[in-house]
Amino acid sequence: MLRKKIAFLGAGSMAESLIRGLITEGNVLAEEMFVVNRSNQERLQQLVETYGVVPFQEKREAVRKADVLVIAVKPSDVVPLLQEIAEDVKENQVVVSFAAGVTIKTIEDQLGRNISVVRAMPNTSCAVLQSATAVSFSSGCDENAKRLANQLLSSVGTVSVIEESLMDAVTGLSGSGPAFFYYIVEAMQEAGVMLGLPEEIAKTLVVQTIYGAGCMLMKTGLPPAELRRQITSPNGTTQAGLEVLRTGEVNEWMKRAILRAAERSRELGQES
Ligand SMILES: NC(=O)C1=CN([C@@H]2O[C@H](COP(=O)(O)OP(=O)(O)OC[C@H]3O[C@@H](n4cnc5c(N)ncnc54)[C@H](O)[C@@H]3O)[C@@H](O)[C@H]2O)C=CC1
Ligand SMILES: O=C(O)[C@@H]1CCC=N1
Repeated sequence: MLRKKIAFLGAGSMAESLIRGLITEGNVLAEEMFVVNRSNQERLQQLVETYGVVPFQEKREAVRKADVLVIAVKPSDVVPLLQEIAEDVKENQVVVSFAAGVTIKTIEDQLGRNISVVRAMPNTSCAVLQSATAVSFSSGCDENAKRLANQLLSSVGTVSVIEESLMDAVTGLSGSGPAFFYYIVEAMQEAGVMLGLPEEIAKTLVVQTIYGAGCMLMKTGLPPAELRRQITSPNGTTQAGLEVLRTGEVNEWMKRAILRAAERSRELGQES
């Protein structure tokens, strides 16, 4: 049990994913998680009823009472938010920002003191303790702050420490990544229905297939190309399907999607 108070500044999808994961894992008490949103009281109430977290109308009060501040607002809302709370942030607190593109320097410039800042890029799989998270630390980040951020985030998935210059790449790859898989899953389910399968059966088959493929990658440690080869009988069904994917340059387009997402992360940082 961490016994640290965490203020979630911004109570959207990413905050909820982490809250759900932390509650499931049981290493942070619901009553030590504070939630703050801009205006939507219904949203706060929903989080209170679902998870038992504590709503705050006055965000500066939540900030003053917390050990860890999780910045979970949209990138363009980060600077205005920090301007509102800067006076209340203390040097013994840890600021963990999830905001895509927003640099440690931007955050430090707003806080104006030697605060421990952790820039993190998780994904929504936090909710099921399976996030692939990357973190970078500010130069002034002390060892306790690093340990605390690591304990918090590693309880909901893996944590890789990276140079901040790679954070936009991570954002495109594993921050946005689940959405790219979901997009493929949607297409596969639609194909199942087109082939006459009942929707529910198509869903079960596709979800178990992607889950099984993920487990194979994890548990065998084999490269994806080798796992693919094991399925591809000469002149069989898989080969026929893969030829269509190659003709459509799906490999190339997936790379382009990730490169564009990474570029967008950089743009969001410049716009913030
Ligand atoms: N959704 C995702 O999969 C991931 C999101 N992120 C990052 O996490 C951050 C949050 O993303 P989402 O949860 O998807 O956004 P969201 O739009 O679902 O939630 C943001 C929330 O912040 C609130 N907010 C805005 N300004 C505020 C303020 N001044 N004070 C208090 N609350 C305020 C809004 O009312 C909204 O509920 C973004 O910066 C995003 O780049 C990072 C990794 C993954
Ligand atoms: O789409 C976005 O901007 C955020 C960042 C990573 C995932 N979602």
